[in-house]
Amino acid sequence: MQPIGHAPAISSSDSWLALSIGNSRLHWAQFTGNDLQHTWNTPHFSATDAQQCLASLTPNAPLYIASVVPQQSQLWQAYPSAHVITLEQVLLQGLYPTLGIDRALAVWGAIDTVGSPVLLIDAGTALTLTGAAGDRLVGGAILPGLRLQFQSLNQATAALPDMGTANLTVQHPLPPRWAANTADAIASGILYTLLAGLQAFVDDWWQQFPDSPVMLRGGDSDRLHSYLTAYAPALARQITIEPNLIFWGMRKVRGERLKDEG
Ligand SMILES: Nc1ncnc2c1ncn2[C@@H]1O[C@H](COP(=O)(O)OP(=O)(O)O)[C@@H](O)[C@H]1O
Ligand SMILES: CC(C)(COP(=O)(O)O)[C@@H](O)C(=O)NCCC(=O)O
Ligand SMILES: [K+]
Repeated sequence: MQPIGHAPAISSSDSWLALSIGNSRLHWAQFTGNDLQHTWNTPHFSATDAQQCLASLTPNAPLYIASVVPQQSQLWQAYPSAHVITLEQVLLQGLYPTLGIDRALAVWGAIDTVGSPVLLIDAGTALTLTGAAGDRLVGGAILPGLRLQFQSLNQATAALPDMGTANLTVQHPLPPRWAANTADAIASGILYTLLAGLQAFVDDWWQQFPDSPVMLRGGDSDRLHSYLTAYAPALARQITIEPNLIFWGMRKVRGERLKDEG
């Protein structure tokens, strides 16, 4: 087991850790003050592994946690300097109570990076769109993520294979739309529908907010961006990949908290 991934020893008194808990895995970052030093991902932890990990952390180094998986966050809350981020700490208007904290933080981080309005596409376990204008959430959408779409066909049918997404390479990013074998037919159905859907969402966003930046994050960002480049190159050029948006949101939460503490 990797203890806590590749976390370097925390030396500075201004060091802190950010942990974003997604449905597929854990996303970690180490900061010194406002400077991001290092990021890495790990699988979800068992209770025993998490305890071992916590014991290895420098005492009192703050651990900021943003989680959409309650069972996993419970494991890390045992750490005395854990600080679990809630929606109240995201200073945006119009957040609804069940909104995912990952979406709220990432869109807040996106505003911090490119301003507002902004549309965020998060290509993770679930694929989400989250739009904000001014300091207000406009709204968004949730659909199964890329890997989940392939997995669900395999799980709910007798004859469809588990293709994962590994065999969909960047060199040959899109299958023929009118496919003549099962693997291509699945890839065609999922990819052309997803790409057309994303294009429709972004076009609608631009009707409301012309020239708004569009940001992309999540484990499938690179793959999705390469598909988009093949499908709609002009659109792809206007979408910026920024893997660290949740961490920028967490950094803002920490900043506000330090301000409050004076
Ligand atoms: N090592 C990996 N483990 C899990 N998913 C991965 C990995 N590398 C890429 N992915 C892709 O990332 C997606 C999950 O995105 P990610 O942002 O890591 O998830 P979450 O934040 O929801 O836990 C999956 O659809 C999968 O295709
Ligand atoms: C939509 C999500 C499952 C995405 O999770 P992820 O893919 O990042 O693991 C998560 O943001 C969530 O549980 N949201 C709650 C519902 C909502 O945002 O409206
Ligand atoms: K997501």
